[in-house]
Amino acid sequence: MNGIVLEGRRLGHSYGPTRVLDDVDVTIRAGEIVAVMGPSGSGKSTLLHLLAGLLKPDVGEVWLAGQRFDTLGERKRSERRLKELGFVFQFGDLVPELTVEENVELPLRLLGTRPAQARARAHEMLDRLGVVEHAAKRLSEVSGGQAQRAAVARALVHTPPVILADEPTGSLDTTTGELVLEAFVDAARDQGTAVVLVTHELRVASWAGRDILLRDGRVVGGSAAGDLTGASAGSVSA
Ligand SMILES: Nc1ncnc2c1ncn2[C@@H]1O[C@H](COP(=O)(O)OP(=O)(O)OP(=O)(O)O)[C@@H](O)[C@H]1O
Repeated sequence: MNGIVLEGRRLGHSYGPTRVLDDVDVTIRAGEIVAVMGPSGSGKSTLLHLLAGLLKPDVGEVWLAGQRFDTLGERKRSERRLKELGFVFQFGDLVPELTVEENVELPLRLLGTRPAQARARAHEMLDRLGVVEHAAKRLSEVSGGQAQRAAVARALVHTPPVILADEPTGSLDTTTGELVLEAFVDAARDQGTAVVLVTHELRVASWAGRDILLRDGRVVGGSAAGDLTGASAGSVSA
């Protein structure tokens, strides 16, 4: 349960001449929730995109489930991304032409789940996140916060071993934000899902077992490792 599922080793990345990440090491284990914190522009989203295989590091390596990930070709990387990762990105990558439920069931359909089963599972997740009554609406007909919860439902629907979430509660009030955080905690505890969560908010980070603090593209601190599958589970939901 507590093996390493995702690792960034000595990661470095530049946009043009500007170095935005430098010598960053991260190790993510099954069943833990890790908050990535730091000032605006410190490289949090870039780190998440590197770990997701959506950006290639200029320097360093990404390992997913014990296998090198960043050097795979686009097709292999997409396949592994679909099966092994769930995403919630800041600038939602849901498909606007599809309904909420079609968006949420998409990973399952791509993985070959039968339509009725995929729909039932999508509704289960939408219900958990308090948006099932909007399931049949097009994405363009729901609010930003409702779309964000649909994105969280889609990230969790196929129970991937790792979730990468960039400000997943950014458009939500405290109560709906807690529905999202509770869904992550449940996935970590019940399925051993690892959740890497970028956030500005201490209140949100307090749900994580530990945090990684970035400043100017470097890791400058972080709390001691914790994990939500063990004795610490009760203390993080306070
Ligand atoms: N596509 C890009 N091209 C050029 N520069 C970029 C690009 N994306 C990000 N940057 C720059 O890289 C730096 C790190 O950006 P990043 O989005 O990773 O920071 P962040 O910590 O997630 O910020 P925020 O909290 O504001 O979302 C910033 O200075 C940003 O302006």
